Amino acid sequence: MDGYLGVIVIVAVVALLAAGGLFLLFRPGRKAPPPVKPPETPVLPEEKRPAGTGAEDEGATTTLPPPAKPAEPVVVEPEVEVPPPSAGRMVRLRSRLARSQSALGRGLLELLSRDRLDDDVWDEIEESLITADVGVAPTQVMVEELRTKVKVLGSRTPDEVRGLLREQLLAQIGPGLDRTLHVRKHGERPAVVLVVGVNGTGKTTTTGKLARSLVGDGKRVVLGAADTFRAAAADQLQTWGERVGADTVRGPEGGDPASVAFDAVAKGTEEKVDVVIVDTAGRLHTKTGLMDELGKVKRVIEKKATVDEVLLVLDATTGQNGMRQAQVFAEVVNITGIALTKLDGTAKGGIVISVQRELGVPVKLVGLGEGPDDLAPFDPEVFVDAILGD
Ligand SMILES: Nc1nc2c(ncn2[C@@H]2O[C@H](COP(=O)(O)OP(=O)(O)OP(=O)(O)O)[C@@H](O)[C@H]2O)c(=O)[nH]1
Repeated sequence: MDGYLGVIVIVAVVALLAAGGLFLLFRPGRKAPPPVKPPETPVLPEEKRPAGTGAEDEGATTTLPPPAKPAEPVVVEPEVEVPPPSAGRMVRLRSRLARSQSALGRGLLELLSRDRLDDDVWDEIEESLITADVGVAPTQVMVEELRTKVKVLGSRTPDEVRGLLREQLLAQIGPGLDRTLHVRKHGERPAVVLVVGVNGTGKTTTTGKLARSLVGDGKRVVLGAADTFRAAAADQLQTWGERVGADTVRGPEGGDPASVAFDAVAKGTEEKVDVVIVDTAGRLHTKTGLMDELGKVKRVIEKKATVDEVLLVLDATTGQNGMRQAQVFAEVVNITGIALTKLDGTAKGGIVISVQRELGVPVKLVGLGEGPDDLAPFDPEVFVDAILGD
């Protein structure tokens, strides 16, 4: 009996404990367990974040790495050259002139130094000057002046003869002519240089060399390839420009040159460069055709800017033939200066005198070689000294 009682007591105690436990577990007001925290968004290091994962992406739960992009082709920028300034170039290139022109100087000095200066000698002097393309009228003026001065002098030392000839040559070249290249900006607007001339005279190379020389003088330049007749001319010009960091505006082959010129001036104005140089086509098909073409180019440019220089490129080696072509250009457009190319390749330096006389404008630039920096502002004294030697 005692055994039964013990079991009953144990069962009652266990039941009481179980009831107490259940009460504690489900009593009213018990706090809910804390919410399970979601795992934190993995933070990518800055350089690994895909583009656009900034503040606008906050709240995103995952950040996937960007899909691998195809590798961009590497564009190699051409190296930009720093050309030398234009000042003093003719002195540097003097030896080229001396090589091509000194025969003329030596011949004249020898003739003028003779003891007896009879008519035959004067005829020879005249012939030397005409052969050197000085032109008939300037030659006659020079010979007359020399005859008078020699008479006054009587006997002549070599220095005196040299002095006389130097004075006469310089007088014919015109040391006082304004040879400044007008490339000064007009406020915000660039200066505009129009380059005209027959193809083959070195027009495109001269345009490229001029751009280099202006960049060498610290100016910013835009080129206009308005010679749309010859696609190679535009390529050539662009290459010249790229070498010195000047942009080239070009149009479709056979396109309207005036439209290219207009776009070049518009770009130059927009980019506030100093000078826009426009290379034109020089087709001498008919005079009216040329006049229409160059006239239109000029008119169109003048809607946006002023044409400050019209440079005529003339090949010094073509003599009288080149001069006739030059005259046609002078008749259709108002030329302001001459760029005389290939002066290193001819003994006929007298063309400087005759071309100025025939066209009534000064030689402003001379080409003295094929090198990129072989275009120089023309300096009459250096020229005459190169002819006469030291
Ligand atoms: N020796 C020398 N060569 C020059 C000079 N100016 C240009 N040349 C060269 O003459 C060559 C022929 O030039 P051009 O046939 O006139 O060709 P371009 O320069 O494209 O001229 P365009 O046909 O008028 O556009 C080129 O190799 C030039 O380098 C110069 O002053 N001296």
